[in-house]
Amino acid sequence: MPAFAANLTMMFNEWSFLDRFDAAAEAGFSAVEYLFPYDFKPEDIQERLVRNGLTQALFNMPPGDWAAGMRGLASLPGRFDDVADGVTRALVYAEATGVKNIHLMSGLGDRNDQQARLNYRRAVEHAAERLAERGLNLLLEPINGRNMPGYFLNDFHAAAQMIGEFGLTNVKLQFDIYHCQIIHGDVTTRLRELIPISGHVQIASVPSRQEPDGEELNYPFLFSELDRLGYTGYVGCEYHPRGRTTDGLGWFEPYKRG
Ligand SMILES: O=C(O)C(=O)[C@H](O)CO
Ligand SMILES: [Mg+2]
Repeated sequence: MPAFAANLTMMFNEWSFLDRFDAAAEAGFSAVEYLFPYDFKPEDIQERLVRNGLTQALFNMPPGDWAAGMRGLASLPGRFDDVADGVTRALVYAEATGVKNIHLMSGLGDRNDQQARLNYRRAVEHAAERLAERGLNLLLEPINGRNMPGYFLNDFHAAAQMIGEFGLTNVKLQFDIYHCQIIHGDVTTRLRELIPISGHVQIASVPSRQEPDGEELNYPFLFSELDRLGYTGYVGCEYHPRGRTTDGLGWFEPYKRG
């Protein structure tokens, strides 16, 4: 049975950010993830994790100016020093939270542009080396172009090929099933191919990106498939609740912490 992490950027928005940790634990989650911790003090996040016996499953490196439309810096020209600073900042939060997986967003750009590919490779290699010193994984996530137009890493095959070329044991795929269904479809076959190189899985219904309890994908089947494939990482619930978060947790009943 998969272990689920509540995504506190999207779920439990009825509470302030720090109170979402308490609400997620109360709802039966044993782990949490979110996009960015950087507006909060590391020790305050640590206190919420400890108080609630929660595992921190994942967060992202600083993405640049999100409000201005930046979606990561790794493939961008002239931003290597900012990527390196972001790694330093993320590691402070890794120390406080005990997280084992950190996602490096690629940024917007053309994956066929040679210079962008070189920038990306340099950023990934730098981040991966520094995370490896602490026993952490660096995750790379393909994101669909409808939600994030112009995103550099917008294809699962390309991501898998790059991960193979980088040849770094702590660089892994972040397999967001929602994005995979939108980009490629044939999710089960892709899970069978790519779970061996995946460090984290995320879920949402398609197309609404709401609770994983209907629409295009049969999640109970996919959860069993993850078990059959021997996946032991977390499954991040990266969805927008239709209404109140707790009202939409019927799908989670069989999986919640007792
Ligand atoms: O959008 C997603 O699916 C993510 O997981 C990223 O972390 C941020 O956009
Ligand atoms: Mg995702």
